[in-house]
Amino acid sequence: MNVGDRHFRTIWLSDDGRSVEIIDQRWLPHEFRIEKLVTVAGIATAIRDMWVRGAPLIGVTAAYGVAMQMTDDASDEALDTVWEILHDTRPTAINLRWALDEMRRFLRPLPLGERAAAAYRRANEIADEDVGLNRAIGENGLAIIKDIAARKQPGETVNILTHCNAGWLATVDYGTATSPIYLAVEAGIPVHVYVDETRPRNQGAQLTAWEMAGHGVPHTLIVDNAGGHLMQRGAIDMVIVGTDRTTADGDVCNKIGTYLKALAAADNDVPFYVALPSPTIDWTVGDGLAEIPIEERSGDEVSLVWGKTASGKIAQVRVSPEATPAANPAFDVTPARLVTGLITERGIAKASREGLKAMFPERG
Ligand SMILES: CSC[C@@H](O)[C@@H](O)C(=O)COP(=O)(O)O
Repeated sequence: MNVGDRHFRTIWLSDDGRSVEIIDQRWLPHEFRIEKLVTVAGIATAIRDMWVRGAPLIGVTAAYGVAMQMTDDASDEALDTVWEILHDTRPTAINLRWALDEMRRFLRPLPLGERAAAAYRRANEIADEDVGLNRAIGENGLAIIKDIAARKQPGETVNILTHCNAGWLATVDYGTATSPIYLAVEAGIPVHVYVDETRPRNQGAQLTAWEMAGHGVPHTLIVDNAGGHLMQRGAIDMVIVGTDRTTADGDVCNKIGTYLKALAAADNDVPFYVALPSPTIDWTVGDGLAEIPIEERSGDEVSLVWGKTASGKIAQVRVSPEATPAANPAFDVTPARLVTGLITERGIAKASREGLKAMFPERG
């Protein structure tokens, strides 16, 4: 998507053909910084410390990490080691394991001397494929927005609530949950987005709001607890969120707080949609609550908040007593029964084993 009048993806291969450049998301919305990652250790740090984040982007970044490793040592042992190092960075988003498995599957049969070049080719392809998947999700989700708009008075706004950042910053381009929104704006449908701030790391306030502002999408930032209130008053027409892992039974794991939004949506008959590319489906898991590992991040992310001071410095402030411990589960699981539909690249699937199997028969 554009930043100013220049098009950016969130990650791209450097001119040296070996390192990668990323938009360093730690500084947004205050500063737009690009960082060069030149080692596997650097890639691991960027994923773990969330310079890049969002399930699809984590996967693509890891794919480039495997490629980097292949230029140093293309042996089977090195391939297994880099798989482990990168897999250990974040536990919940399945796209990470998907991309690492895909790179290993692709590289294993190749002679050692061909692996580095082939790995960069495949990593580039995975990045390009992500853009195509997200564009298709956008088109399928656009049909839902059009449908809601058609049931309103001409010119009346479609109000959409979203949680966390499932925007272009969480992918290579377009985003998942935001892709239908961008296409709706392009199609001239009046939309307005309620952006959950998404404590503790504020991906909504810092990233989704920045995206919306950058693309002229009418939006309003709300605290995480406001969604239920707005739904009770009929102010929300639909919820669209992303996901870090959706099970074969249709349970949806996403940023902490998503489950509460789904409960409020169900209680108020607000359709609750989840946008996801197929690499986000974990076909090996059925019961999300029992089987998905939930990342526990540092309590400091709850106690200390980043922002910009009046003097323009980016700084952290403490919001709780020094002595108060904080817990920080980063994701939760929304049971399939609360999900209206899964917006995939192939169409809208029912959030159920049957629904997903019908959409992806080859996985059945
Ligand atoms: C298209 S991204 C979908 C999810 O990855 C997104 O909603 C999310 O939960 C991101 O979590 P994060 O911890 O910021 O990586």
